[in-house]
Amino acid sequence: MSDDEVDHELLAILRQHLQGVSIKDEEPETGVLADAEYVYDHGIDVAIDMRSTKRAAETIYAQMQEKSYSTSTWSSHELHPKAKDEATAAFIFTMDLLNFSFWSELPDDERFAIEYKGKRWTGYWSLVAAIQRALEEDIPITDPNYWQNEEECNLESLRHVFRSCTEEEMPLLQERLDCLRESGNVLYNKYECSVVNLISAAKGSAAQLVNILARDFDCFRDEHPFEGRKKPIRIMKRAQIFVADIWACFEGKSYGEFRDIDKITMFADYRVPQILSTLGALYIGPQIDAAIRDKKLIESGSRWEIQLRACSIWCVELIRREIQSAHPDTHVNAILIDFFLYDTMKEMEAAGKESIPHHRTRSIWY
Ligand SMILES: Nc1nc2c(c(CN[C@H]3C=C[C@H](O)[C@@H]3O)cn2[C@@H]2O[C@H](COP(=O)(O)O)[C@@H](O)[C@H]2O)c(=O)[nH]1
Repeated sequence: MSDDEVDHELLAILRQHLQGVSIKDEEPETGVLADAEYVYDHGIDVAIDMRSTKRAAETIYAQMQEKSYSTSTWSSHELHPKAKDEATAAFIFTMDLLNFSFWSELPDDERFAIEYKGKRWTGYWSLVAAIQRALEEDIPITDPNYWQNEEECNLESLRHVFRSCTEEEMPLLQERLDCLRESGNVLYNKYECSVVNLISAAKGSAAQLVNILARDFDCFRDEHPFEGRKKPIRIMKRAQIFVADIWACFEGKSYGEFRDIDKITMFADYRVPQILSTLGALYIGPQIDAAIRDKKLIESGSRWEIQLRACSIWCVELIRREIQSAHPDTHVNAILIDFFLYDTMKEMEAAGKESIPHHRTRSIWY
C-alpha cells in the first residue's frame, strides 16, 4: 500500500474508534437509579427484605407471563387513546402533566369522581376520563395554545373540565392550572407549541427526554434534598412515566422509539410502595408504618417520604434483576413491572383487598 493509502486506512480506523468512544461517553443518564440506591444505603426507616423480594419477583414474573404483559397492554385500557399520532402524544403529555394526587379521605360514594361513558371513574382514571370528556365537548384541553390563553383556560374552565359527580372537587386544581400555564409557555417558547418537537429534541434517548423535562419544566423537576446531601435526590416520577407512556402507547415505534428505554425506573407514586409493602418486599419501619395505617399526612420532601419513594424504586430494580437472572432468555424492564404492579394494586383495591392503606402525601409530584 502507498503511504497515502496507509494514512487513509489509519484515519478510517481512528474515526471509527473515536466515533464509538464519543457516542458511548455521551449516552445520557438520568441519575434516578443511583440516587435511589444512595437513599437506600443511607436511610434507616425503610428497608428491603431480600427473601420476600425474590419470592415477589417469581410471582410477578409468572403473572406477567400469564397475562402476556407487554407494551400493547397500555392501549388495551378502555380510556387510553388508541390512535398512534401526534394528537395522542399531546394527550399523553397533558395526562402526565396532571398525573398526581387523586387520593381522597372521603368514602367511595362521596370522593371526587368523573362520570363518563356511563361509569364513575376515580383516581388516575378520573383524569383520563376528564380529558376524554373535554375533547368530546370540543374543549382543546390537550392544546398548549389553550393552556396559555387566560381568557379561555382558567380556574373556572378547569373546574368545568374536571367537574365531579360528587360534592368533592378534584384535588390541587390551582396547582394543575399552574402546571398547564407553565408548560404552555415553555412549549411556546422552545418547541413551537408542539409536544412531538419536545420528544424529538431527545434524539431517541429516553434518559435525555427525562433530563430535558427536568431542565425546561419546573413542574416536572421532581428532585428533593435528602439529609444534607449537596445534590438533590432525583425521582422524576411524572417525567419518567411520560416517557414510559409514550413508549408503551407507540409500542416502541415512531414517537415511542427510545434506544435506552431500559434506563427508565419504576415511577415513585403512592400505589406501588403500597403493593411492595403488601408483598413484604418493602419493609417500612414501625413509625412510618403506624403513620400510614393511621392515614396521617406524610409531608412532601420529608425524610420519611423520600425513603418510601426511593426505596420503592430500588426494590423494583432488585425485582427486575432477580427476574432477569432467573429468566435470562426473557426481557422485562422496570416500566412493565411497574405498570403490572400498579394495575394489580388497583385490582386489589377494587376487590376490597387492600391490607394496608397507601401513604398520604399531597403534592404535584405524584
Ligand atoms: N407507579 C405508577 N404510578 C401510576 C401508574 C398510573 C397509571 N398508569 C397506567 C398506564 C399503564 C399502566 O398499566 C396503568 O394502567 C397512575 N399512577 C400514579 O398512581 C397514583 C394514582 O393512584 P390512584 O389514585 O389509586 O389511581 C398517582 O400518583 C398516579 O400518578 C402506573 O402505571 N405506575
